[in-house]
Amino acid sequence: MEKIKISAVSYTNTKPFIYGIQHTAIIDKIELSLDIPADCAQKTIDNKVDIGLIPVAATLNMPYWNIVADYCIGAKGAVNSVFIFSNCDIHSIKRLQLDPESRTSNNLARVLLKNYWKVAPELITNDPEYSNLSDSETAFVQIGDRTFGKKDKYAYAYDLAGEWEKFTGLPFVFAAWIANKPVPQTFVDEFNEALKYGLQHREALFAEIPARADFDIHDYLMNKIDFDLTEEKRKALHLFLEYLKAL
Ligand SMILES: C=C(O[C@@H]1C=C(C(=O)O)C=C[C@H]1O)C(=O)O
Repeated sequence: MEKIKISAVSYTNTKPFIYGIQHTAIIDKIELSLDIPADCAQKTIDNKVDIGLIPVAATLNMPYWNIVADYCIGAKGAVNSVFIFSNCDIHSIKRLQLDPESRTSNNLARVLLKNYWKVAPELITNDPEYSNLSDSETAFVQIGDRTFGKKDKYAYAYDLAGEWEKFTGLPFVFAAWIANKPVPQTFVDEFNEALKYGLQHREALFAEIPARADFDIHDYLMNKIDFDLTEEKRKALHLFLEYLKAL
């Protein structure tokens, strides 16, 4: 059988899934690449892979997409790795630099700015000065491991999953395992088992991840990232896509 090509996120948040894939027999049926989220999305859209752990916002650019797993990168309240970092209050921001590695969180920022905070700063894509806040009215979106330890370095750090929960009362889905073509159910079942195995063995995984003084990786992977794609998260996902379409 030809191997199923999969692109997964290269950040710490995905390590439990990778552990499960690498420690179960499914590894022999998969060709796995690890990419930044924007590239996971592009590879899945361009049919370079069959399944991607892709930012959910990218589904708006896909003629066919199908969620193939019961697990995701999500959060119930604060996630601790998706922020708007700023030196001023959100209502005073004039310019917002978007994160070139993100697709969902840039759009979550846009949804919240318009509908929750009701402000309209200029949005800047691919700013050469990205993440260097040289003036007090520019802020930036940032996701993933690059945010670790930064929360206390700025006057304001808005946790976007926390803000989404304040706005809607719902959890949030950042990325889901999405196929660009029908995938055999036997593979889907085995894939789900592999992901579950990884989640169940998070304690073993921690022995492989170097600890950091400025960030609690154990708390992050046990309590902040919420991996179950529940009915409530699916509801939140569809609500988010509706807000996105209306922007
Ligand atoms: C919680 C996170 O979720 C992510 C955010 C994504 C995005 O903004 O497009 C995509 C994949 C996830 O890795 C994170 O990266 O910190």
